[in-house]
Amino acid sequence: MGILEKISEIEKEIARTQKNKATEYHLGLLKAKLAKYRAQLLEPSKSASSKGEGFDVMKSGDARVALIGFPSVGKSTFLSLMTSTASEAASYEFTTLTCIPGVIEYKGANIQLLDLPGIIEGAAQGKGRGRQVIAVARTADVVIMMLDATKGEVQRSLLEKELESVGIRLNKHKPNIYFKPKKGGGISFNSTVTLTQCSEKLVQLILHEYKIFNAEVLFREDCSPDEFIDVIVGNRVYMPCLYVYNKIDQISMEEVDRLARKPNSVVISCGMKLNLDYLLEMLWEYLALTCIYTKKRGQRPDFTDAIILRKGASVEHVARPAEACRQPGPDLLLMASRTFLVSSMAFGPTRKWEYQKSLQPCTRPPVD
Ligand SMILES: Nc1nc2c(ncn2[C@@H]2O[C@H](COP(=O)(O)OP(=O)(O)OP(=O)(O)O)[C@@H](O)[C@H]2O)c(=O)[nH]1
Ligand SMILES: [K+]
Ligand SMILES: [Mg+2]
Repeated sequence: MGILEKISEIEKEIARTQKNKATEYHLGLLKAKLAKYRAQLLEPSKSASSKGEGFDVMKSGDARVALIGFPSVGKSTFLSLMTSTASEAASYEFTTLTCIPGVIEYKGANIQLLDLPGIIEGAAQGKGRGRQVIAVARTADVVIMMLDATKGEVQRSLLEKELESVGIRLNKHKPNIYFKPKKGGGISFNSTVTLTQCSEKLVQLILHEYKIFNAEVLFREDCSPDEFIDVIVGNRVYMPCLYVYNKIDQISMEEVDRLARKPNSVVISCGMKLNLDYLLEMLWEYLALTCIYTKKRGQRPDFTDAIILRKGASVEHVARPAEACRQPGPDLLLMASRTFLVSSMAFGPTRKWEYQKSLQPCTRPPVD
C-alpha cells in the first residue's frame, strides 16, 4: 500500500470512529499515525523535478506575509478566515502540504498571505519540507509566527533558532557597520561610538577567520561579534515578525494577559474569531506600507483604491513622472500606514514640493 492509500484508510477510520471517552486513545493513535505518514509525504524527495513542488507561488499584490509555525497551530484556519481562499484545516498534523496563497484586502492594498506546511525542529537541515518553507519565508515582507497558546514557549524559541540558522533575523535592523574588503593596505578599523562588545583585536581575529586581511571597517553602532559576522557574511534577511498566539479560547485570562504583553505579540482565537481586527492593524503597521490616494480637484478621494508604496519609497516616486512630462500632476493625498494622515495637496511643475510642507499629523482622513 502506498502512503497516500494508507493516509486515506486512516482518514476513513477516523471518520467512522465515534468520538467518546472510550475511543479517545484509539483516535489519538490514529491521528499520530496519520501525522507520521503525512510527514513522510513531506520528506524531501530525491528526484529533482519534485523539488519545491507547489511552493513556487508568484509574488502578487503589494506585500507578502508568510505564516510560519508548528503543525496544527491554526495557520490554515487563519488563512481561510482572513481571505476568500479555503485552505484545508484538520486536527491532525501536516494537513497542509504545499504553499497556499490567499489575499487580504485592507485599506486599498492587496496583501498576499501564504499558508505553509507546519515546520518542526530540524527544518533548516531539511527535515520535512522545512527548507522550502523557510525559502518562502525569506521572500516575505513580514513573517507571522503562529503559535499555539496552549503550548509552552519552547515552540517559539525552536522556530526562532531554525530561522536564525538560515540567516533570517527577526525584528532586528541591519547592523550599522561600514565594511569594505580591499585589495591591499591591511585592516583599517574605526568606530564612531564606544564599543562594549567588540574591539579592534576581536574584529581582526574574526576577519582572519574569514580569510580577510585587507578591509575597511567602521562601526557606527555598538554591535556584537555576531552582528559583525552577519555583515561579513552578508546574505542576511532582516524581517519584521509578529508572534501570534492562537487558540486563546483554551487558556485562562491570566495567561492571555501575560502573552498579550509580550513584545511583538498578538493573541487571537481563530475558533472564536477573537482579536482578528487588531491583528490586522498590527500587521499593517509591521508592513509599513504607505498609501497614496489620488483625487481630482474638488472631488473626494477614493479610499478603496490606493497607490501602495513600500517602506523607504516616498511620494516623490509617484510625483516625478507627472513633473517630467510637464503636465500638472494629480492632486495627492498621502497616508502613511504608521502614524499620520496628511491633508490633500496639489502637485504641479510650479509647486512640486509643496506636499513636504503640508505634512501634518492627524488621526482621520481629512475632508476638503
Ligand atoms: N480551540 C481552537 N482550535 C483551533 C483554533 N484555530 C484552529 N483550531 C483547530 O486547530 C486544528 C488545526 O488547525 P489547522 O488550521 O489545520 O492548523 P495548521 O497550522 O494549518 O496545521 P498544519 O497544516 O497541519 O501544519 C484544527 O482542528 C482547528 O479547528 C482556535 O482558535 N481555537
Ligand atoms: K492541522
Ligand atoms: Mg495547515
